[in-house]
Amino acid sequence: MIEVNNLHKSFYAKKNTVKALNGLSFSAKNGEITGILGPNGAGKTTCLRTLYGLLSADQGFATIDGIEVTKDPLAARAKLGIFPDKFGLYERLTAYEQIDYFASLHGLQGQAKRQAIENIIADLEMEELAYRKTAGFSQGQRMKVTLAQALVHQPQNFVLDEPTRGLDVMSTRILRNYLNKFKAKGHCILFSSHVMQEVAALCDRVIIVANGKLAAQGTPQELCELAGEQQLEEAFVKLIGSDEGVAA
Ligand SMILES: Nc1ncnc2c1ncn2[C@@H]1O[C@H](COP(=O)(O)OP(=O)(O)OP(=O)(O)O)[C@@H](O)[C@H]1O
Repeated sequence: MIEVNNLHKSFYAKKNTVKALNGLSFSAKNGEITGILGPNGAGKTTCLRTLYGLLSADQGFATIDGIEVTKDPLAARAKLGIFPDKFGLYERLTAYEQIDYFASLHGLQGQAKRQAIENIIADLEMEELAYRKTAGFSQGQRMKVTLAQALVHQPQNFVLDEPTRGLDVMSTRILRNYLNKFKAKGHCILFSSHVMQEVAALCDRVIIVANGKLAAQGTPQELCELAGEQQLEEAFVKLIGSDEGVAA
C-alpha cells in the first residue's frame, strides 16, 4: 500500500517559483491499479519521484507499506518496484546481466538471485532476449527489460511513470496484461498518465491531480457520475476545470 500525505514541493528558479505539489494526499491499495491522471505539469512525476526518494518534499510525507520513505529509504525501496519515465539501459550488458545488476542492488545473492532472475525472465516470456546485449533493442524489448529489473526482487508495490509512452499496441497490451496479473496476486500498482483510454481501461481507482493537489478521486464510473458525464475524458475536463494539457 502506498500513501501520500499532504505533500508540498516547490522548485526555485532565478525569477520565479514553481509550486509543483500543493498539499497532495491520496492512497493506493493492494490488489488495485490506481492511476494518477493529470494534465501536463500537474505534479505527477514530482509526486512519483518523492515516492522513490529521489526528491524530498518541503512538507508532508509518503509511506510504502507503512514505511516512511525519508526515514527509512532502503526499507521503503525494498518494497517498491520502479518503472521510470525513461528506459535507461546499459547497452553493453545483456538483458540477463542488466536484470542481475538490479537484483544485486536489491541484495539478492547466489542461488536465490539466479532463481529470481529466471522466474522473471520466464514470467515475461523473454528467454530469447536474455543473452543479447540491449543495444539495438526495440522499445517493446526495452520495456520488458525495464519491467524485469523493476520486479526481480518481487516488491509488493509497483510504481510506473507514463508506462506506455512510445510503446506500440502489442507492447502496450503485454504491459497491461502483466499489470493485471500482478494486481490479481494482490500487489499495489500506481501509475501516472495523461492518456484517458489507458486509465479508463486499466484502473480500479483514479486520482485526478491538478495544480499539485487532489481535484477528485474514485472509480472511473464514480468520476463520471460526480461530473454528470458519460465519458471519463469529459468528466476529467469538468473536474479540473480546464482542458489545457489533456491528451485523449
Ligand atoms: N527539477 C525541476 N526544476 C524546476 N521545475 C520543475 C522541476 N521538476 C518539475 N518542475 C516543474 O514542476 C511542475 C510539475 O512538473 P511534473 O513533471 O511533476 O508534472 P507532470 O504532471 O508529471 O507533467 P507531464 O504530464 O508533462 O509529465 C511543472 O511546472 C514543472 O515544470
